[in-house]
Amino acid sequence: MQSLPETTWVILAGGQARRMGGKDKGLVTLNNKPLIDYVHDRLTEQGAHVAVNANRNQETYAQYGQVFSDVFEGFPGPLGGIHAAMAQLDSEWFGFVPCDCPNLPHNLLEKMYQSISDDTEIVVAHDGESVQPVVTMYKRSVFERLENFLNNGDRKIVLLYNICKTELVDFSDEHDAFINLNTPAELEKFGALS
Ligand SMILES: Nc1nc2c(ncn2[C@@H]2O[C@H](COP(=O)(O)OP(=O)(O)OP(=O)(O)O)[C@@H](O)[C@H]2O)c(=O)[nH]1
Repeated sequence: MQSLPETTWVILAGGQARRMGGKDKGLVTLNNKPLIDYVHDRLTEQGAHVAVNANRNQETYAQYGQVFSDVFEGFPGPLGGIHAAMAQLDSEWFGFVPCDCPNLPHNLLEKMYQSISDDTEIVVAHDGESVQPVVTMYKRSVFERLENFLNNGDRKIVLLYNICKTELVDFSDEHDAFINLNTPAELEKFGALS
């Protein structure tokens, strides 16, 4: 890639957080700070332009960037937020991170951007054991295939990699960076350690 791609980084906060008792996970506090603050800080320290995908509490989320909700109905999972961004925001590339992942790599953007070549359409982090499908970048050109994919009832993100030119980015040296907090117990344990 010759120059940095024009990218909007979206914090995905649109889920139902059933394992967190249905609370709005981005606004749940970790050591007295909303979870989304950790993610927002980690992105902005790397120079990211940030937007937020949320389906409730939009006024509260507005302090972190432009807020937009899903347009695909019925809570289709994280792909709903990815689809919503591409449907509503004007950007050549989109980056996505979940709101419940407070320890993201300090060099996330640099490493993701470095892996982009001319024909790349999706970039996805790999922690050495598995792909992290919600720590990812999508090129605008993927939108139509993504919409067809959702319309066909497909929800498994990794299947999208078969139809889009996808690069995996190796973060195996930063395995703990992708810890995500889904339950009150996980939140409490992580809070006590950090
Ligand atoms: N826009 C949007 N984002 C979603 C949806 N479901 C999950 N996400 C986001 O995708 C990421 C991973 O979500 P999960 O932790 O698997 O789901 P969750 O709804 O947050 O939590 P659970 O209900 O406990 O599974 C989080 O950043 C969620 O906010 C959805 O239907 N729409």
